[in-house]
Amino acid sequence: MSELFATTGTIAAIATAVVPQQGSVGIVRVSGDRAMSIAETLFHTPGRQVWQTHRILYGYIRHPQTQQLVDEALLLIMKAPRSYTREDVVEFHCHGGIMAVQQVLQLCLENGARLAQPGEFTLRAFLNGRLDLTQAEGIADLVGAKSPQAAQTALAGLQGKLAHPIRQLRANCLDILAEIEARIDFEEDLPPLDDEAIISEIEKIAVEISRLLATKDKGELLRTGLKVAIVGRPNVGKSSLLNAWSQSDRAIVTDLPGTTRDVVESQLVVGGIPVQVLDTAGIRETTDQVEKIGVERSRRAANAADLVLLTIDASAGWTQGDEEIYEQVQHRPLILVFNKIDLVEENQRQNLQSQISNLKYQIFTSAAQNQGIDTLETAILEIVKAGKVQAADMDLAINQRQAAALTQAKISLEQVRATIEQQLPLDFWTIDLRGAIQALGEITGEEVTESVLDRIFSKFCIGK
Ligand SMILES: Nc1nc2c(c(=O)[nH]1)N(C=O)[C@@H](CNc1ccc(C(=O)N[C@@H](CCC(=O)O)C(=O)O)cc1)CN2
Ligand SMILES: Nc1nc2c(ncn2[C@@H]2O[C@H](COP(=O)(O)OP(=O)(O)OP(=O)(O)O)[C@@H](O)[C@H]2O)c(=O)[nH]1
Ligand SMILES: [Mg+2]
Repeated sequence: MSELFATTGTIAAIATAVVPQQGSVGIVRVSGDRAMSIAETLFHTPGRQVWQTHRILYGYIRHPQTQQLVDEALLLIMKAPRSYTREDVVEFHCHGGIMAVQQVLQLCLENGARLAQPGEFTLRAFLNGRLDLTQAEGIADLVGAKSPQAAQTALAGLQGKLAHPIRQLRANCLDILAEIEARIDFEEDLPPLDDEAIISEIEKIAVEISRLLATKDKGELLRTGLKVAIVGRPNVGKSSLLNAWSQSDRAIVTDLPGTTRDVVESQLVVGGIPVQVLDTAGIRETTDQVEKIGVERSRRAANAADLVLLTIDASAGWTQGDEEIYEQVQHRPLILVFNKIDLVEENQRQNLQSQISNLKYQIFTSAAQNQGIDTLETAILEIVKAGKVQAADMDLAINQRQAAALTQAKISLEQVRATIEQQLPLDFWTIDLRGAIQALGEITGEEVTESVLDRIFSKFCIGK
């Protein structure tokens, strides 16, 4: 293991959020050989209480030298191996805010623990066999989930719904390998290999791998979500649209063109997909210093977004200004949003839409009257589904790392098949088969390098 992940020693960290004023309870978690002795040094129970595993004790945390009171708290004891890390774990459940937990953490560090690295508790859970890598990744996804559906998918990973099929596929490959190797070692005593049967087994495995690979786009969409930028001329109602959509008054709305100067963000969920919506400054030629910078930021937001909502004032019709912005964003995934439709007669709407007849997604909204938001969401889902989410009807979804390894496994299996068909010696069959076994083992962590572990666990937050 690397320096970063020295697996010995007792580690401590604040396990709850450390945002000031947030959370009514704060937890300091300690794992390792010295966890119990640290608890005994710092924690004092009034009256007789039993220091037993999976018990909560009530008491006081005191400075061991001065006996100064630090907090009134609860202590949770989980003795090895019945804990998250499979080591001795104690948790101080303190009053929330940051002062109590920071002082208690400091006392733990002064009395035998060192500060945990990000993800180090979960790394220990992995190294001690409590979790495999897909489950550890599921935990990181769960903590970072921005929609209930994303959380559900993460939980599926945490429950081993991905680990299970991967292990099965690897076991199948190992069976085939054993058959081949037996023929290499004891050729004369065994009936000859059934090439056809082996090829068909390999094909079955490859089909299952493809099925798992098909969940990658859905996984990406759930994990990272979509970034949607609302752009358009000043005063067309971009900020009003953001407010109507997020049912808030997040962005300032006035009847003055040039109201929004900076990019305003709002986090929404559309059809289970986390969507970050960016309201931007109206794009126009301007000599105003501040507005100029805002307009530049709008352009950048449009280029960085997965999807652009080009908003048009329907009551003003398609103007030269709209045309110029359209030219800048037309290469991006795009929806035209004709806003202020409440100001337009029914029979005028067709004319609006026909201005850019080759664009499929053109919708009408009235941000002022809260109309058309559902049509907008339907269009967004259609666009991302058409391009991305396949009909993979499972609640599990793989990530990029897992997809890369599955793809490698599939390539290796295709090579095995080619080798068999070319009637090459048995030794050649096993080389590529071992490649597939290695790739599948990397997914769950049965075969894994230190750099992969570093990459996975350094993405966790401290205390996880
Ligand atoms: N206070 C607190 N809440 C928490 C956690 C925690 O560590 N502390 N968790 C962590 O992030 C999650 C819960 N996960 C956990 C998973 C396993 C064990 C555990 O002790 N498992 C033992 C004992 C099981 C048993 O008694 O049957 C084991 O599996 O051997 C604890 C928490 C979410 N909530
Ligand atoms: N009638 C009507 N008025 C609207 C609608 N949407 C916005 N408005 C009005 O249009 C004006 C401009 O709205 P904003 O949301 O500030 O427009 P914006 O596109 O964000 O403007 P900038 O930030 O200056 O680029 C305000 O007076 C809104 O009340 C709508 O759907 N119908
Ligand atoms: Mg605005």
